[in-house]
Amino acid sequence: MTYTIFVDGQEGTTGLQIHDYLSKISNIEVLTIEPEKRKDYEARKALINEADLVFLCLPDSASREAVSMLSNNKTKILDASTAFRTHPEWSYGLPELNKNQRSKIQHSSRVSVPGCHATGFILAIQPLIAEGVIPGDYPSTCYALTGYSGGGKKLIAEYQNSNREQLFAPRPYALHLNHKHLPEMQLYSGLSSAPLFTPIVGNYYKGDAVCIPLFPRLFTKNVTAREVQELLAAYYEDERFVRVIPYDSEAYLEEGYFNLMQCNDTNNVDIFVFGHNEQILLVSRFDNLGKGASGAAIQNMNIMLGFDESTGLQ
Ligand SMILES: NC(=O)C1=CN([C@@H]2O[C@H](COP(=O)(O)OP(=O)(O)OC[C@H]3O[C@@H](n4cnc5c(N)ncnc54)[C@H](OP(=O)(O)O)[C@@H]3O)[C@@H](O)[C@H]2O)C=CC1
Ligand SMILES: CC(=O)N[C@@H](CCC(=O)OP(=O)(O)O)C(=O)O
Repeated sequence: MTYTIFVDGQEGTTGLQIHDYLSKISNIEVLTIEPEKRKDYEARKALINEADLVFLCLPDSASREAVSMLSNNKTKILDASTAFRTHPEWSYGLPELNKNQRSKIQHSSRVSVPGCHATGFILAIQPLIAEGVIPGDYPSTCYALTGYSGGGKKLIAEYQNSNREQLFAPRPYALHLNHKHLPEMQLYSGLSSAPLFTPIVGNYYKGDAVCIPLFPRLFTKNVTAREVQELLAAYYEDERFVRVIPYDSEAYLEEGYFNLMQCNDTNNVDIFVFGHNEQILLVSRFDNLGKGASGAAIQNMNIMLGFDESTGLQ
C-alpha cells in the first residue's frame, strides 16, 4: 500500500527537513503544492483532504486553520506546532513516555509533535515522578542550551547574516519565565506546577542539552545519583532511541567538557545522570531538529502508518 503525504509549510525549517527524511522512505507518495500557492487557502485545503497523512509545519494560527479545513475522516494529522500539545483530544507524540503512549499514537488520527526542550525535560524527569522518587509538587528548575535552528527561518537568518557582536555569546531568553513549552512540560511530566525554565541559545546551528538540577533531600525516596541512573536505564531498556549513559563515565566527557552536539544527525536522546548523594544533574542531549522536531515527526508517522518505527531514521 502507498500512502499519500502532504507537508503544509514545506518551505520552513521543519518542513524542509521532513521532506529530506521522506525522500528516503518507500511506500509513500509526497504531494507538493506550487510554491506561489503555498499560502492559498483552497489549494492547501484540497491537498490536506487528499492526503492520507499531513504534517503541519506552520505557526500555531496557521496550524489551527489547517485543522479546520479537514472535511473527511481519513486524513491523519501530525502537527509540529504548539497549538494542540495539551489538547485532550490529541495524542502527545512521545512514544517513550510510558507503556501506553505508543499504542495511543498508533490509534490516533491527531498527533502533536512535542517541543524540543519539552522532549528532553519530560524524558529525564517523568520516570522519577512516575516511580515515586520525586514528589509531584517538587519545585523543579531546568535550563537548556540550544542551537539557533530551533528558532526557525527568522532566527537562522539573524545568526547567519549578521555580524552583530552580541550574537557571538550565548543568549538566555524566555526570561519572563513563560516559555511556550511549559504547559506540556508540566502536564506530561506529572508535576503539579511548571518548572522554572530558562533556555539559552548559542551561536551554533543545532544540538540541545536540557539540564535539570535536583536535590535528593527533597525526594520522596532516599536514592543516590547511581540509583537514579539505574532506574532510568531500566525504564528505557527497550527503547531504541533513548540511551541512558552509565553513571560516572568520564569517557563521555571531552577533557571534562560536555559535547552537546554528539547526537546531531540522529534521532537519539542520551540521558546523563551526574552528581552524588546531595546533588544530581540530569542532562538530556539530542538534535533539536532530529528527535527535537522532524525526526520525532517521522518516528510518529511510522507508528501511525504501521511502518517499522525507525524507517528513514538514524
Ligand atoms: N515540534 C517540534 O519539535 C518543533 C516544532 N516547531 C514548530 O513547527 C512550526 C514551524 O517551525 P519552523 O519550521 O521552525 O518555522 P519556519 O519559520 O522555519 O517555517 C514556517 C513555514 O510556514 C510557512 N507559513 C506561515 N504561514 C503560513 C500559512 N498561513 N500557510 C502556509 N504556510 C505558512 C512559512 O512561510 P514563509 O516561508 O513565507 O515564511 C514558513 O515556510 C512552528 O509552529 C514551530 O513552533 C519548530 C521546531 C521544532
Ligand atoms: C532557539 C529557539 O528559539 N528554540 C525554540 C524551540 C523550538 C521548538 O522545539 O519548539 P516548538 O516546536 O515549540 O517551536 C524556542 O525555545 O522557542
